[in-house]
Amino acid sequence: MSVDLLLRGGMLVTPGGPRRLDLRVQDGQIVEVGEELSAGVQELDATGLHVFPGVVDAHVHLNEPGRTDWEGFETGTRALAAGGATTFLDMPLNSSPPVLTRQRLEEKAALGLQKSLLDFGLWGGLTPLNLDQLDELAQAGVIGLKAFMSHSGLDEFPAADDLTLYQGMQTARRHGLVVATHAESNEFTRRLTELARAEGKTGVRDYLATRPVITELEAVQRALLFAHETGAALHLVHLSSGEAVALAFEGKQKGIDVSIETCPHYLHFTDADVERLGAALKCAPPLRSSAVQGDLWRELLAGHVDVVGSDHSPAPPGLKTSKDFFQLWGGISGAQSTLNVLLEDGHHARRLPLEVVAALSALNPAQRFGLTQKGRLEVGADADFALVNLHESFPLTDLYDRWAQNPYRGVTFRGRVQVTYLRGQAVYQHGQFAAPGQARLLRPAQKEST
Ligand SMILES: NC(=O)NC(NC(N)=O)C(=O)[O-]
Ligand SMILES: [Zn+2]
Ligand SMILES: [Zn+2]
Repeated sequence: MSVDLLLRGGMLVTPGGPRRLDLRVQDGQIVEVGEELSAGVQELDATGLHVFPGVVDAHVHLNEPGRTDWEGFETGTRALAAGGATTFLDMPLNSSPPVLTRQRLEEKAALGLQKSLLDFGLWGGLTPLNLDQLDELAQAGVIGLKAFMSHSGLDEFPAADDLTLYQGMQTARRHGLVVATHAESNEFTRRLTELARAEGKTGVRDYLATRPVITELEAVQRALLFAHETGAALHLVHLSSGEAVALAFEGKQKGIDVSIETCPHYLHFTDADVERLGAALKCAPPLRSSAVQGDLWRELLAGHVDVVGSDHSPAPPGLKTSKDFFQLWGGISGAQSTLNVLLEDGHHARRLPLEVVAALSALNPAQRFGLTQKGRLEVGADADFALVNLHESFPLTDLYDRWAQNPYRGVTFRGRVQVTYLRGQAVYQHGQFAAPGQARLLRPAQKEST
């Protein structure tokens, strides 16, 4: 138990902007925020540093149990903590069997409580296989329900056809749960892939051409329609194009309950980087041209994006090695670098205000998923924060995720995370980690069901 820790002299990143404020922590919670607070039993000098709310990463794949060799709670949460994260929401795949029932949820939760360094929530799957399990999953405390609108890559987690998605949204709505969609059209991606394979195509550009922006737009439009009709809350994960964000934002303005996520890789890398780096940057939806990336940045800077989640999804080298780009497993290792990308490419390069960095990485996801204790540096909230030296420039070389392959390796960023605190305890400090065993399982705060 932490007793009375005083964080002194830091620049707190508050919703109104950075302010020089001290912060007092008792028993893991923030109990006082103000100027020149009286001494604490322990003091932590944050002079010259920025204090960000701990990152709440709404989109990670830690794959435990079943594919822990791809990525697991131990290494995955080290990477997250080193990047300033204190909370994450884990996807129902690629753990195996995937989280489609209460039992699978409970098994994964038990493993996480044992091995995770950080607090976490668990997504449950929404597939044609488990429509009859959704009520139980909701009661068991899933953070939301996740559906794929195209093939997930795993037959054990089939894509949601239209009726499945529609009915899943009706159930989610009854429980006040958010439905997240991987929005790419199954029709488009499957047919374009079949055609490319029939012609013997194997290259990077060939793969990129099988998932053009229209495939994302079509699926986003359909997901918005279903959310509109059912009244369900929709979370569009990993939107890769400015056009898709604009379409979703239009829906939001019409009253659809939708939140919009993009990922650091769409903001930092382009299709040219996929040609340069290969397997490390294969993902779906794929990386886009610099023109499309420019549109995405414009949408983000206009305030149309709610959440930046890492979609951290590594795989072992054997699955990431092939001359045929189509054969490679998709997924990018990015658990550690969300804040780095938002600070370098957003704040330093494009004047994205620091409070917007904090909103995209912490406050907005916490609010969207009912994590009332998370995402803000205010009295009553959990004392989850990262101390960042905003102007320190460094090549990202000390990476803590499962595999060496990481597209951010060696990239120079400004804004180094020095320490990360979870509920008043240091979980990461200058390359050192606390022992796991303190993590909590988070459930969404109950909303009114109507
Ligand atoms: N099975 C996965 O890990 N999928 C993920 N992979 C990507 N994005 O390439 C995802 O979020 O769709
Ligand atoms: Zn996805
Ligand atoms: Zn994902």
